[in-house]
Amino acid sequence: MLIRHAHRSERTAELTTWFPHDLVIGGEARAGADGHRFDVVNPATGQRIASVASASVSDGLAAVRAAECALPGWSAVAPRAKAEILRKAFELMCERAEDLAQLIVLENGKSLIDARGEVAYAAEFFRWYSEEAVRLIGSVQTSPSGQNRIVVSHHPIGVSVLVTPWNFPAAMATRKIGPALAAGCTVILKPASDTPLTALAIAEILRQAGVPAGVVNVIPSRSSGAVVSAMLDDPAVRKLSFTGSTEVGRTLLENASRTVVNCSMELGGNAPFLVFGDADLDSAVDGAMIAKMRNGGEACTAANRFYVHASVAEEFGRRLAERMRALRVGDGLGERVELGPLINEGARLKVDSLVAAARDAGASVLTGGESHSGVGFFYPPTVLVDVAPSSPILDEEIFGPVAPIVTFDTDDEAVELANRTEYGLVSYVYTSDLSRGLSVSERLETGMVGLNRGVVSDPAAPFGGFKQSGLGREGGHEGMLEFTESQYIAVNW
Ligand SMILES: O=CCCC(=O)O
Repeated sequence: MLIRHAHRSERTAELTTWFPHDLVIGGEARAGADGHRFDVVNPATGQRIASVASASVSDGLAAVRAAECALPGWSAVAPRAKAEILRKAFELMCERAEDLAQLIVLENGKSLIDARGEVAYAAEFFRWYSEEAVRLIGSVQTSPSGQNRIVVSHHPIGVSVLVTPWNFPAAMATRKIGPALAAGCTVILKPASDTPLTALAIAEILRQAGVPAGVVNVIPSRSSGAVVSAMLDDPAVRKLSFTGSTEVGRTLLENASRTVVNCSMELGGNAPFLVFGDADLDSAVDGAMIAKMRNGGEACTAANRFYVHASVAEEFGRRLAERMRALRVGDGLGERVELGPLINEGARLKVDSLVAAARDAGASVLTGGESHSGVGFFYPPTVLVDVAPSSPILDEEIFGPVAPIVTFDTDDEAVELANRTEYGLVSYVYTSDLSRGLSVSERLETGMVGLNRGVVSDPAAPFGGFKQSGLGREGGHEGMLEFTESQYIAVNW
């Protein structure tokens, strides 16, 4: 059921009031020590949709205490019992999928098509980690001297602080909560202040699924920096898992260094999308639309720079511009809308200034290129060609619906251009020669490669980057090991 004007406010209330709008600490909904609250706003209409409690430093520390108290009990729960709770959470998310998707659209602005995709992706993390919870497998080996055995086992790392972004308010939360709970850890989730409602809704689903009080604590806050920093200074906290910008990641790593907290960091990206002269152009354009436009371009995996062989660049640009021009832009809850607004005015100004700088340096616009004025933080789908190599749009994460195209002549040049960045999250490669595709992929300095494929995100795969795109991996078996410490016992056999 889409929200129509006549009953928009009733439907908004239905979507936003089945879970608390307060802090969730130790299984209780709390207003917060200093009573501060903040508004959550719909990016398409600018209207307030809810008011949420804002955690202070003392609330953050109370959440750490709650997680610390719950840790011995949760880590002792049998793997099968943990698995069943996570499985139940997956089922409840599936049952409420449409409500969750519309809630995401309300607070994030993305199209309902993207939001439905996100809910399915998010729920899969609970299913995957329900299956992993019973597979925390260690090892036994004979030492090289032959004199003893080396027995290795994995233990829950302990209280974990999870800091999540606004672009995937459900999936980035479940991608961290799923493996943490499967490994036996307790958590404090600090969702982005633009999108706290989805996190609170997921906490309610976890409660209904049987997660005991104190195992999952949620503290939305407008004082994120101070609250997270104080939690990291608390000796009970042993893990930080962060998804967000490289800039904020650097600050958190400095904070975490004070107590040597183990960190998993999923940071910024600047994904190159390489199209070789032998690529199937239909499939390259389909892949480009996904790699660029999934989540409206607001994804760390979004293709940021298109490097296209000179022999096919004109045709590729023409076809991509045609597809981008045809996208239906509007309120994410609108009928058949494919692209919603950006998250806020700051995001729109950033995209606008990157495009303006590229144009000033000589780029031509095939479609889009001008910011909409008026209500909602909309930016049109845009394709730029003849982008000068020095343009900031090729260095910075655009986080919006803009595709800058640059041409190349040789494979070596394509690889060199692709690797010319401090980031190393993901690359996309299109070629019909598998051997070329694999050898180019291996030369790309990124943690993930989409080879003839415009999406790499998969709960079963290790997601993460090289260079300044982060540390550690999320998803797959690796994602659960991030929430463990391994212990080795040298045994005289
Ligand atoms: O934006 C970061 C995460 C994107 C994804 O998991 O596909």
